[in-house]
Amino acid sequence: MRILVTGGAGFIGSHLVDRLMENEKNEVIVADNYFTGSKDNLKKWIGHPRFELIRHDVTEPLLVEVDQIYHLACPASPIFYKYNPVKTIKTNVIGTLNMLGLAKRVGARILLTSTSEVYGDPLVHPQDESYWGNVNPIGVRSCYDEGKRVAETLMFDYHRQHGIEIRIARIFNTYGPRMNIDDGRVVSNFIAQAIRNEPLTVQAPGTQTRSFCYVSDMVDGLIRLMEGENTGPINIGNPGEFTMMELAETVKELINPEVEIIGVENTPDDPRQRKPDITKAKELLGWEPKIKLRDGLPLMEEDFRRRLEVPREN
Ligand SMILES: NC(=O)c1ccc[n+]([C@@H]2O[C@H](COP(=O)([O-])OP(=O)(O)OC[C@H]3O[C@@H](n4cnc5c(N)ncnc54)[C@H](O)[C@@H]3O)[C@@H](O)[C@H]2O)c1
Ligand SMILES: O=c1ccn([C@@H]2O[C@H](COP(=O)(O)OP(=O)(O)O[C@H]3OC[C@@H](O)[C@H](O)[C@H]3O)[C@@H](O)[C@H]2O)c(=O)[nH]1
Repeated sequence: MRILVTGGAGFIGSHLVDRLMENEKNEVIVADNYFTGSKDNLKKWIGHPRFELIRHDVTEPLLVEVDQIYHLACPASPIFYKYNPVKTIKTNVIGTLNMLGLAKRVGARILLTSTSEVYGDPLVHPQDESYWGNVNPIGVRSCYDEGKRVAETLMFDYHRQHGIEIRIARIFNTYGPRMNIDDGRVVSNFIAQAIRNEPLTVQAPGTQTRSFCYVSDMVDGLIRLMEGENTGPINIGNPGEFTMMELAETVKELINPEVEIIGVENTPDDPRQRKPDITKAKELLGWEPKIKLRDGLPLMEEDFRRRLEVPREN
C-alpha cells in the first residue's frame, strides 16, 4: 500500500506516520510545507527506504501515485490558523480540491481530518454527527471552521459526482507528546506553564468545556475509519468532558502543585461546550478511546520536560 499523508510533519500526522510505517507492506509519502510542523517529528524515518518527505504546499497541485491519502494539512491551533486567515481558507478549500483531484486521477481513497469546530458553538450537547452546527460565517474562526465545512462538502460532492472513495473524521481536541511547545492550544500551554512555573492562563470564563483525546487513540480511530466501509462523517474523540478550570486544576495537581492559576481574556466566538457522541464510532468502527486524561497528561509531561530540559525534581 502506498500512502500519502499531507500535514505528516505535524502533531497528529507524525504519530500517524509512525503507526503506518510499522506495517512493512506500507510505503509512506509525507507532503508538508512546515508551517506548523517540523522535520524533527519525522527524523527517525528520514532516509528509510519505505519513506519519502516532500516539502509541498497543498494549495499547489501534487501528482504522486498512491492508494490512500490521509489529508491532514492545515494549521490546527487557533493562534496559527488565525495568523493568516486567507491562507488557512485556501489550505482548506484549494488544498482539499487538489487532494481530491489527485484521488480522482490515481483512484485513491481519501480521508479528511475535519473537526469538532464544524459544530461551532453547539446548541446540541453532546454533539452527534447529525447536528448541522452553529457557526459564525464571518468571524475570526471562520477561516478554519467554515473552511473545514467546505472541505467536507467538496469530499461529498466528489464522492457523489465522481465516485471517489471518501472518509471524513470529525476530530475532537487531541493532545499528546510532540505538540509544539508554543502551539497555543490549552493542554500544551498549561503543561509548559506548569513545568516553567508560570501561571496557568485560564481564558474567561473558565467554565467552557472540552473533551480531550490522547493521540494514540486518535491515530487508531483514523486508521480504522480509513480501512472500514463507512464514509462518515464520524466523530473521533474522547467523551470525558472538563471545564478549562478543571483542566488547570488537574495539571496543577499532577505536575506542579505550587503553580498559580490566573484568569485572562478570551478570544471571540470561543465555543462554550464541546463533547463528542461517539456512538457511531463504537458501532461502525468498533473504536473507543482507552486513555483517560489523568493517564495521558503525565506522558505528555515527560516529553515536554525532555524538550524544555527541566527534569522532574524528587
Ligand atoms: N489536534 C486537534 O485537536 C485537532 C482537532 C480537530 C481537527 N484536527 C485536524 O487534524 C489535522 C492535524 O492537526 P494537528 O493537531 O496535527 O496540527 P499541526 O498544526 O501540528 O499539523 C498540521 C500540519 O499541516 C501542515 N500544513 C499546514 N498548512 C499546510 C499547507 N498549506 N500545505 C502543506 N502542509 C501544511 C503543517 O506544517 C503541519 O505539519 C488538521 O487538519 C486539523 O485541522 C486536529
Ligand atoms: O492558554 C489557554 C489556551 C486556551 N484556553 C481555552 O481552552 C479552550 C480550548 O482552546 P484550544 O485553543 O486548545 O482549542 P479549541 O478547542 O478552541 O480549538 C481546537 O478545536 C479543535 C481543533 O480543530 C483544533 O485543534 C482547535 O481549533 C478554549 O476555551 C480556550 O479559551 C485557555 O483557557 N487557556
